[in-house]
Amino acid sequence: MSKFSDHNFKGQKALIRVDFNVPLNDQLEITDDTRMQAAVPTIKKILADGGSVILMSHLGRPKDGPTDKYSLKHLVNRLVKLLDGVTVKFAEDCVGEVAEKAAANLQPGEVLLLENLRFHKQEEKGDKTFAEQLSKLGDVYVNDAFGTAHRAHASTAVIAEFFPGDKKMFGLLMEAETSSAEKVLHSSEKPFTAILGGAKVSDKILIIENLLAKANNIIIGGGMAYTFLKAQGKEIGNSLVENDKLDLALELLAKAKAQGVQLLIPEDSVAADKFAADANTQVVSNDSIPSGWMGLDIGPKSIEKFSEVIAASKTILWNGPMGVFEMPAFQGGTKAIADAIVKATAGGAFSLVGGGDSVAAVNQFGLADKVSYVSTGGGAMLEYFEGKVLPGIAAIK
Ligand SMILES: Nc1ncnc2c1ncn2[C@@H]1O[C@H](COP(=O)(O)OP(=O)(O)OP(=O)(O)O)[C@@H](O)[C@H]1O
Ligand SMILES: O=C(O)[C@H](O)COP(=O)(O)O
Repeated sequence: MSKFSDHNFKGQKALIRVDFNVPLNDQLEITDDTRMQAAVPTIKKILADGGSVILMSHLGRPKDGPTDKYSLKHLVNRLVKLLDGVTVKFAEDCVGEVAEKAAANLQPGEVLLLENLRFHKQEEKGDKTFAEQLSKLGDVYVNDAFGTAHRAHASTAVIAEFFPGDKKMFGLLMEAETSSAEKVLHSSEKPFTAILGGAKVSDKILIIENLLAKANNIIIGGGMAYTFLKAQGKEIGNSLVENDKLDLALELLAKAKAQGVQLLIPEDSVAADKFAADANTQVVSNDSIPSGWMGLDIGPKSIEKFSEVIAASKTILWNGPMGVFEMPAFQGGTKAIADAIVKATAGGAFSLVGGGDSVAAVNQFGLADKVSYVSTGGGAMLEYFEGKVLPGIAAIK
C-alpha cells in the first residue's frame, strides 16, 4: 500500500472509488452534497500533481439495470462547481468500450465520471471479471469511499487485487474518517449513547447486538422502531416493518435487559394516513396505531424521553433520522434530537453524526458545525464502531 500524500500522480490516471451516493429529490436535484465535497481534496491533489481522475461510484440501490433516477449524470454540474470549473466528462457506462475510450482520451487536469456501478449486477456480487475490467481504466487505484467501505463489492474490494502494492492507496477522506473514528473508539467517555433510526432496518438491526457491548443507552427511532413495536405485539398499522426480524428484535430487547443496557423505543408517533407530505396526521400512542395509518415520526413523549437521555450523555453516536424528515410534517423528531445532541455537545459531550440522510438532516437544520464530527459513513461508520475490519479497508491493506 502506498501513502496518498507521498504519491506523485503526474502523468497518471487515478481511478478513485468515491461514495457519491447523495440524496436527490423528485426533480433529481442534489439535496445534500456533503459526500461530494468530502472527496474534493483527494481529487484536487491528483489534478494539481498533473494527473487525471476517473471517478466511480454507486447511487442508490437500482434493481433493474440503467434507470434515469439513479444516473450519476445528475451529479456532473455540481461536480464542476465543486472543482472550480475543471472539465468533467461523463461516460454512460462504467465498463466496456464507452468507458475505455473515455478513459484513454482523458488528459491531465481532467476528470471523468463513470455511470453508476450498480447498473451492472456484477458490482454488488463482487465479480472478478468486472473488477478487472474496471481496473484497466486507471494506472493507480485510490479508495476514498468510506461510506461504502463495509461493502465487499467489485469496485470497493475485489479490484484492489489487480493493482500492485505501490499502486493502491486510501484517499484523504478515508484517512480522515478512520482517524476520527479511532479517536472515538479509544476515548469513549461514558455514558455512551447510540441513536439509530432510518429505513435500512435489516442492515442496522444486526449492529445493535454489537453496540450492546459498548453503549449504555441505545435509542431506536425512525422506521426501525416499528419492527421492535410489532415484535412486542403492538398494532403498528401500515408502518415500515421487517417481519423476518421480529424474533431478532425480541432477542435484542432481552439481551439489552440482561446486559444492563437501556434500549429505548419510542412511546408515541406522528402517524399519517398516507406516505405523503400532505397526508392527514395525528399523534398516537405506539400501543395502537390505527389500521391504515403509519408512523412517520417520533411523537412528543418520545422526544422528551430521548432528549433527557442525550442530555446526560458524554459520547453520542447518531445514524439514521427519527422520521421522514424530508417532509416538513415529519421532521420534528429528527430536529429535536439534533438539537439535543447540539446542546449536549456544547456541554462537553463528543458527538459523531454519520449517514447520508442523517448528515443531510443536520445540514438542513444548519447544525453541522455544532456537532463534534460529521462522518460521510452511515452503515460503514457503525460497522467500524463494532470493531469489524471493513472489506474496503482490508483490501488495500
Ligand atoms: N418512520 C419511517 N418510515 C419510513 N421511512 C422512514 C421513517 N423514518 C425515517 N425514514 C426514512 O429513512 C431514510 C433514511 O434511512 P437510512 O437508514 O438510509 O439513513 P442514513 O442516515 O442515510 O444512513 P446510511 O448512510 O447508512 O444509509 C430517510 O429517507 C427517511 O425518510
Ligand atoms: O449510503 C450508504 O450507506 C452507502 O453509500 C452504501 O449504500 P448501500 O447501503 O446501498 O450499500
